Amino acid sequence: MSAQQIPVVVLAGFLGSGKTTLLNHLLRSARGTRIGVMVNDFGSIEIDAMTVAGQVGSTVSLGNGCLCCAVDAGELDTYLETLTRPSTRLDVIVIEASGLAEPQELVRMILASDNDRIVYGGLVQVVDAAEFDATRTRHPETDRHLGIADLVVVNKADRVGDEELRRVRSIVAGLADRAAVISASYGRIDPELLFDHAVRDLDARGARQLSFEDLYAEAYEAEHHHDHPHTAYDTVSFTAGRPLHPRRLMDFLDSRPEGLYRIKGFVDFGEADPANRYTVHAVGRFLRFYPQPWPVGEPRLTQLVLIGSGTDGEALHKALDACQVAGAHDAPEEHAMWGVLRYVPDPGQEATERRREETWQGQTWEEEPWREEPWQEEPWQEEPAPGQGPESS
Ligand SMILES: Nc1nc2c(ncn2[C@@H]2O[C@H](COP(=O)(O)OP(=O)(O)OP(=O)(O)O)[C@@H](O)[C@H]2O)c(=O)[nH]1
Repeated sequence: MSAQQIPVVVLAGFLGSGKTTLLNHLLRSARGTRIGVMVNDFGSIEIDAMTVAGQVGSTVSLGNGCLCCAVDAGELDTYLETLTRPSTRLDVIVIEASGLAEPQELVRMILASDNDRIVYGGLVQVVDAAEFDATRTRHPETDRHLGIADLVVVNKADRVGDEELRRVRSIVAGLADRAAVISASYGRIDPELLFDHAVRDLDARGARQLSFEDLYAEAYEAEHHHDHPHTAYDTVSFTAGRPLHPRRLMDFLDSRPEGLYRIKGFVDFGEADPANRYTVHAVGRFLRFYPQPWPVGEPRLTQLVLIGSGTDGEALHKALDACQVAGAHDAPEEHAMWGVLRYVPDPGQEATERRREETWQGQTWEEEPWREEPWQEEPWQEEPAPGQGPESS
């Protein structure tokens, strides 16, 4: 690889496995490495692009839909062209694939790129340790994706016990062929694993990048686009200019249909908490809200993307519409936020888990002035309702 070539790493993994979290970790701990990012969202509101920390201006969002379908190789080259201009001085480019993308399509497109300033840097597959069995059952293609990975991150280690983590890791190691398998919480992996020596070290140990034979063998699949996992999914994008009523939104979330697998976005609760914008993440039964002060100048909107299978988009829209506050007469009652606050993670607990993970990985940790966790400086945070944990059921 020539000194000028920029490795392009593909970051893939099923919906909600923690790709954006890992990407944010990489960006925050880059320490001098200049990382270019492409985010490929699924849903017309580009939530992932909006949640990638501090990258406005250097993020190229690929817009609606799955990259492998929505963007052909020519278009990918255009984006790569932008990111590889000498003025950007990037050391590495990471493409976060939509949770529903076929990773080998992306890899193929990178390998076929005309851009001689880039070199394929490997496929990182993120796995949700807590949802591993359920994901494999619903999506048998998971096994195939693991088989072509260069590095597998078994994420959300904090959500499973040691024994379960060992079990998942051992299954993953069996499926992942020669890839390195590591576990992590909140995607906190050593960035060295992905950039520079790490990619080369993995190669030396035999970790695999797709060969042209692999690509040829997969050509058949490429012609059968209907096999892509996202074809079985419906995406609903919802935007509301009026605030959402916290109690009605919680009723909606508590009774969300089985097939509604993923919800992500931002919620405006208006007068119920005028200071904060709530990032919401639901993955299966898992639900979290992360309040943060509204960015200056940001329009007060609720923007959600809902991804599910067999869900009724119109009904979801209607149900969310009904969550909007109708006017002054409909103002949320005094304790209306309690239901939401049950799902705001306990800052102490999450911070401890993250630190434990970093110690375990032998990493040192320094507080950085720009590192603002969502829960900092929140005067509104009251005691959680008695006996209520943050886990949804
Ligand atoms: N407990 C726990 N939660 C995590 C961890 N990593 C990520 N999460 C949470 O899982 C949810 C989904 O994380 P994301 O990083 O948005 O997942 P993603 O793979 O980018 O999701 P999609 O964009 O839908 O494919 C968020 O609420 C994260 O805070 C982890 O290691 N442990």
